[in-house]
Amino acid sequence: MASNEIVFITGNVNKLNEVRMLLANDGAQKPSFTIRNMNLDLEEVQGANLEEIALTKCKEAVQKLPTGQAVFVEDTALCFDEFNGLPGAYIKWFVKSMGVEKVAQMLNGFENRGAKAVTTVVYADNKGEFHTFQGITAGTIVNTPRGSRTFGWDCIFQPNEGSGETYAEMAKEQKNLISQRGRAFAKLKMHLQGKS
Ligand SMILES: O=c1nc[nH]c2c1ncn2[C@H]1C[C@H](O)[C@@H](COP(=O)(O)OP(=O)(O)OP(=O)(O)O)O1
Ligand SMILES: [Mg+2]
Repeated sequence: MASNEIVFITGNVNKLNEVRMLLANDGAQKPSFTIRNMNLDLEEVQGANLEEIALTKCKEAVQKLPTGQAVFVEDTALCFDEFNGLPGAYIKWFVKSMGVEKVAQMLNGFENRGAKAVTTVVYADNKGEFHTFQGITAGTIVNTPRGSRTFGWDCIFQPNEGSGETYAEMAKEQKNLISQRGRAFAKLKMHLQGKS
């Protein structure tokens, strides 16, 4: 394996596509690195804070890979302000079991439909040291889904920055500019380029 190769462990192809765009070599990038995807089922601990969940995933990834292999994982949460941060990291299971319509309806009857999307990246470098980067985007959970249904809760999350569209209605480039993932991976990219 090439030494500049970094493994991204995820089973989510939509995440992978976004991350490939976000970490794309823009020409000025030194040192250059390439991303290789692996899909391992990593434990996502319950009841933990978002940093702990991502760190646990990354520690398990390190154990499953050859010594010295740089790797990163990310965990993404959707936190409703009215519910003090829940569903948070559990959003995956809410969307999977109830569907996005009902997830949006959970806030019916409440005035505060505010939410925060949070991506937490943990990167283990080739010395086995862990680095955590987080990106947060504030928005609103809309009443009725709008836009394509391809990616998780994109169709019910309307970021505050932007022109009133849900993530699912925006062009990918536009989402990446303001998304929690865009922000988290901008920090990882800076780190990899030695600027932080
Ligand atoms: O930008 C996003 N826009 C809409 N939906 C999103 C986004 N990012 C993650 N999601 C969904 C996927 C999953 O239902 C849950 C996060 O759970 P999370 O464990 O991080 O993702 P996952 O299990 O699909 O992939 P992985 O193998 O990397 O753990 O929110
Ligand atoms: Mg997961």
